Amino acid sequence: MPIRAEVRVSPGRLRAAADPGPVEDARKDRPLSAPGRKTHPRCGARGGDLMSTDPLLRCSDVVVTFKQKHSKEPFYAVKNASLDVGAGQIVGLVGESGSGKSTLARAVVGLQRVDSGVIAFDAHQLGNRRTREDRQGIQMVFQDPYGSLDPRMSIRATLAEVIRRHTDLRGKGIDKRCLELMDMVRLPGSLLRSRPAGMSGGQRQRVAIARALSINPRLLVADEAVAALDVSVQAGIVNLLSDLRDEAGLSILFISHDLSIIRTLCDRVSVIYRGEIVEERPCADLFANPHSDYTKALLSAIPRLNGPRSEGLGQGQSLRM
Ligand SMILES: Nc1ncnc2c1ncn2[C@@H]1O[C@H](COP(=O)(O)OP(=O)(O)OP(=O)(O)O)[C@@H](O)[C@H]1O
Repeated sequence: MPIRAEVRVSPGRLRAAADPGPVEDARKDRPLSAPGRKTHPRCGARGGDLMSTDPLLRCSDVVVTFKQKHSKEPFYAVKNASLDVGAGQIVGLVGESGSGKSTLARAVVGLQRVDSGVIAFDAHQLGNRRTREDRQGIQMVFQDPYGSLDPRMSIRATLAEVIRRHTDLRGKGIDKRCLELMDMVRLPGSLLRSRPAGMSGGQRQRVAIARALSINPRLLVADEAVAALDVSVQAGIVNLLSDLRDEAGLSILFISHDLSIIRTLCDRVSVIYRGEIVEERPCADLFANPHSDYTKALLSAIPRLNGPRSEGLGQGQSLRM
């Protein structure tokens, strides 16, 4: 019998997860390392196995700087950031706007040069210049499903282009793979003939996920992948990501400044502030008992469902809720 994600997120649940008041694990009904959990065919990982000691992704003391126009000093966008993602884990990276989330995410997938530190995938250190094999293991999904798909290409052509470039599949093999991918992201095969303009935002994001999955990555980096979608559509994508972890053993680094989604979806969470990881804990622990002052401020900025809105973070600091 196929093992399905047991947490079904409704839009209401996403909103409810935003309320830090009665602290409980929003994911408590999900068996993180149940013995019967499906084992991933390629990596052998069990979905969400928190006992894994050898992380799939390890970032150690990663530093990324940018030149500044008006200063000789570099700007440290990411400062000695360390973060692990275990096989089959979903790890959240949360922080306010400008805290360095996307820069670290881009460094992980090789789109951003790293000044120093180590990024290792499957115990293999990745350099600033990535091989094709390196790139295949980690794929990224971006915030904007409108901008990330070519409007001139049909969905089949979009998927086929990547499949052809990265695999030996041709002709009917590509057709079959396209249908498999549409099935994985819960879209009807008939949409393969459509172009992005004829699709909803949620459908487009599912296509972007299908494209990322088309070369069998083991780690998906989702950078604000649901931020542009409305709440009901967000819930569908959150459920899909959860299912992909459970069914395909996919590991996910989920970047967001939406704490309600992080709380609903993630096993662990890293909090980043001004380029530094200030706290890294199992998700339920962090929400129940935040350690760093910044995390406390972040959590207190969450609007409560039945109470007055907290004063939250200072001016210029924002969280999307
Ligand atoms: N190419 C660049 N050149 C110069 N500065 C940059 C560059 N990319 C990012 N930065 C700066 O690095 C800091 C971190 O940016 P980053 O996009 O990683 O933040 P973020 O946490 O992802 O923010 P948001 O949630 O708004 O996307 C910001 O101050 C940003 O202005």
